[in-house]
Amino acid sequence: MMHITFIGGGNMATAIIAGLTKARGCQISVVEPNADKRAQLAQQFGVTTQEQLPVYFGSGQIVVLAVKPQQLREVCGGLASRLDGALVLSIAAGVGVSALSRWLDGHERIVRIMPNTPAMIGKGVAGLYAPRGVDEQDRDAAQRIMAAAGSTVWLDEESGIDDITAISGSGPAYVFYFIEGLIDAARQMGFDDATARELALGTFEGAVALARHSGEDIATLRANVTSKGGTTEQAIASFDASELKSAILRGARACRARSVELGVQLSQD
Ligand SMILES: NC(=O)C1=CN([C@@H]2O[C@H](COP(=O)(O)OP(=O)(O)OC[C@H]3O[C@@H](n4cnc5c(N)ncnc54)[C@H](O)[C@@H]3O)[C@@H](O)[C@H]2O)C=CC1
Ligand SMILES: O=C(O)[C@@H]1CCC=N1
Repeated sequence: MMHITFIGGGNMATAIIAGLTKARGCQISVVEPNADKRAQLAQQFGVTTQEQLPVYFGSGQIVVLAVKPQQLREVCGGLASRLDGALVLSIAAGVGVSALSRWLDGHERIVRIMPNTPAMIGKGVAGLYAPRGVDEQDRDAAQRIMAAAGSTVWLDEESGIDDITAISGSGPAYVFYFIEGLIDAARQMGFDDATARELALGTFEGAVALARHSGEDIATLRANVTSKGGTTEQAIASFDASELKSAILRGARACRARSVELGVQLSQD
């Protein structure tokens, strides 16, 4: 039985808990100052909730740091004396193992995880990184927790967490942004809101499922829609004229840069 305590019961913790409650063999509690969120989590997932940190975490327990990066230092300060060697998993963007370890009074059983919100429905993608000193058993525990919520990728270098944040961590927002654009376009064509939403979501679902199912190169799938002298060609030419692909690359780079910057800013003494 894994005893897992989430510190922070916000959006991302909720998504991981939703995935985890479908897996067996976990006892989950959540430390969350907001009473409404505590009530919601208890009601939705049947987890134990607490307003304050428990007095003590034994070495058989797992603590997931799921507060905003800006709150981490204070939370670690309160946690340090209560950790009796428990495994700590941090899902926070930017903040590195060395800062976490320092804030936790030299604690070394730390794994960093960059999840994403589709974990909520078991379709998450998570990147994981553990420093060399973390043993197989702890890596396996982190792996099992995230595998309950989707797929996982282990990163050899800690900087890989910044990379994966820019792709899959923040990525769902990029996809929702494109969907919003397609819905707006559908509304402009005169479709009502519900139909516009259905057309956009159905198109995304169908396209992703087709890509998965066919295993074809994505460029080939796009070419299959794009008849010479036809309609799609005009849309793609317009996207190219707007340099949409390089805009996506610039966006991902800006995201990564912010992850690095957060780490530097927040770990300064
Ligand atoms: N939202 C996302 O898609 C992703 C978020 N993350 C990371 O997850 C972490 C949490 O992000 P979100 O869930 O989006 O934020 P959120 O604001 O929804 O959740 C943070 C929660 O922490 C609670 N909190 C504040 N102070 C606390 C304290 N002292 N002790 C316990 N709980 C406290 C807040 O009441 C709030 O419910 C961040 O570090 C973020 O970088 C990582 C990957 C994806
Ligand atoms: O926007 C953020 O800072 C968090 C980290 C990855 C996704 N959301």
